[in-house]
Amino acid sequence: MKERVYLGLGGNVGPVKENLARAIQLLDEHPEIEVVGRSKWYLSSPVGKEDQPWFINGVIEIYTTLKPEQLLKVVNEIEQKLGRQRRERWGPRTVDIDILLFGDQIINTEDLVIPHPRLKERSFVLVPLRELNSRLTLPTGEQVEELIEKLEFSEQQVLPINLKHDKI
Ligand SMILES: Nc1ncnc2c1ncn2[C@@H]1O[C@H](COP(=O)(O)OP(=O)(O)OP(=O)(O)O)[C@@H](O)[C@H]1O
Ligand SMILES: Nc1nc2c(c(=O)[nH]1)N=C(CO)CN2
Repeated sequence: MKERVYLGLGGNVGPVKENLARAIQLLDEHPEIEVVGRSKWYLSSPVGKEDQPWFINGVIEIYTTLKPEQLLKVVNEIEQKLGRQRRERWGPRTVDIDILLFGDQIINTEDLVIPHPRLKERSFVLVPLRELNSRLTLPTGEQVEELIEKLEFSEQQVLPINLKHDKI
């Protein structure tokens, strides 16, 4: 069965935009993955561990016939290929790819939690998700729009990158 999946992409080390673009290309080249939508890139203030550079984040929408665990393996392989080393939790990274939503599935295994466990508190994920689908509802019934409103007073900054003036 073909499922609609949202993936969160981010990075703050090295040539980030080139690496993120390459990650999308590698995903799209996979025979069981079709990239059908992508958000703008956003500059976002670091969450979790604040003494590190700002991130570039975005979300893509794919169709896939892979099972969730198979997709996780593909995603991890692409991260490795693009030079991600083991590093501290929430610290700097070359390319991070998170499985945010996998159709309407709710998964809670040791290796995989979907919806992504920190999705609801991360503006850098919710804002590009809303850009792709402003009426998006999580399998738990919460609307992305409402979740963004709840974060209104958080310190997180998420700024769309203007491609015309963009020197990043
Ligand atoms: N929905 C998910 N998407 C991606 N990885 C997940 C997911 N749920 C659980 N994981 C597990 O998380 C592990 C890696 O986490 P990772 O090192 O990317 O965490 P992190 O990027 O430091 O933090 P965060 O998960 O908050 O972005 C993966 O090997 C995978 O088994
Ligand atoms: N703004 C922002 N902050 C983060 C990010 C990220 O992608 N963007 N990823 C992290 C890894 O878990 C930790 N903090």
